[in-house]
Amino acid sequence: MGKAPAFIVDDLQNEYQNGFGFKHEDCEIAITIEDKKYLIGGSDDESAFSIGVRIFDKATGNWEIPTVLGTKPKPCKGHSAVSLNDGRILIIKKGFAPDDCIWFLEVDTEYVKKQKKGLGTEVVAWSKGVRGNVERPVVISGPSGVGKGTLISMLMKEFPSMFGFSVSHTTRAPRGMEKDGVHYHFTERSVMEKEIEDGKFLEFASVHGNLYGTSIEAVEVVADAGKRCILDIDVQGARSVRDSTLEAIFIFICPPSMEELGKRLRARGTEAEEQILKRLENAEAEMEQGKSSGIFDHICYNDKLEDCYENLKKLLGLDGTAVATQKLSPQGINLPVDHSVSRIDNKIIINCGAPELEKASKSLIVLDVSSLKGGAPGRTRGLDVYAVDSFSDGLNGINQLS
Ligand SMILES: Nc1nc2c(ncn2[C@@H]2O[C@H](COP(=O)(O)OP(=O)(O)O)[C@@H](O)[C@H]2O)c(=O)[nH]1
Ligand SMILES: Nc1ncnc2c1ncn2[C@@H]1O[C@H](COP(=O)(O)OP(=O)(O)O)[C@@H](O)[C@H]1O
Repeated sequence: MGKAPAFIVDDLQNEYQNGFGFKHEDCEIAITIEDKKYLIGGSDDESAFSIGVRIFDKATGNWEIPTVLGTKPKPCKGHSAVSLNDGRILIIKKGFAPDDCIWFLEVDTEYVKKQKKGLGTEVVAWSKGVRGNVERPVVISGPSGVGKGTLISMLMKEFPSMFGFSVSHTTRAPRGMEKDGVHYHFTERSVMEKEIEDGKFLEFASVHGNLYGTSIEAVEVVADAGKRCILDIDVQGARSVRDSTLEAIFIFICPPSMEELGKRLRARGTEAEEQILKRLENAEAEMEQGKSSGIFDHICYNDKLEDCYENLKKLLGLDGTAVATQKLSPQGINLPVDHSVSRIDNKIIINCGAPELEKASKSLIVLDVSSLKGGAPGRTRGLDVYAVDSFSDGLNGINQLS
């Protein structure tokens, strides 16, 4: 149980209708979900408000200061909040950049439930809302030397604007041609362990004696650029991603034989014999896991490189339709500083006009949250945003709750 926060307890008596909260600059917002009241807001200094979170448990009468996960929104001068009835609270920041005004505070999603169980504390998690969708990321696993890197390079070369590579962190030393920030983020173990502890990684694993991991940011920057993300990770990492909110397609690459795998590793000439033997030893277990764990959607044999590449392209829907399936880069959301918020089912109605302008056309922005994807600890995608003419679209009967 946390300490009671310093704010006017009277606020708690105010019921906000239908899970809505909207207040002006010097107040926190209270959102009630079942027997919990989430107080969102709070002042850090005079010019801006950090968006802190406190929870009042009505059943026990106790205050909780939750563990806050995910990347927090920057302080702002006020915000509106709407409960989405799915364990998420939508937060609309006022007076902020178009691409940084929609956030989700997850209070009871699957991810948050899992974290609560693991940490044994009350947990909430932030996730930034992003307009539009990107294609499912592609996870590629397989034993060292099977040809993952070669196949990924071929894809990136043939479809440079379609795919982006998730640059992992690793504690292993760079090989001759490898560049920091391009092939890997080469990192000190202590630094990486601290970042893992801070929740910055989607997954991590110890592989061949080194630490490897995919940061949440590594995947999200690729998606932000409107590209389909490719992850080259080991089987343990693939399992963690399977359990995460990232809806990926999982492909396991097999060698034609263990002898051939050894030949490829030795011909690559990047590892000392001791490392090669370790990789071959680990390959046995990886092959077993890859084939029988149920993690992978597809298994590809990399015997003849060209055949395997063609097969991979087919699995990814790239057999001649590549240009047609390319998606536009998701755009930011242009919301004005002054607005009020209401809701009809899965549509959040943002009234952008001053009262005297309310009759003007295009004064409403609709935020459609019916197809949200992803979420904490990464971004929440799938937001659809459009302006409507409040009269011609028959929305003039909206009940303004805030
Ligand atoms: N779990 C996890 N595995 C990774 C990550 N990055 C690379 N790996 C895996 O680590 C293993 C070793 O990679 P690397 O040192 O580049 O050697 P290579 O596979 O022989 O090219 C491979 O199985 C990679 O798929 C990561 O971010 N997470
Ligand atoms: N189908 C293949 N036949 C022969 N050699 C291959 C094939 N695929 C990849 N290679 C070679 O095998 C070596 C290991 O490939 P690489 O892509 O680095 O594997 P991984 O990333 O899985 O460790 C490289 O020298 C590469 O050129």
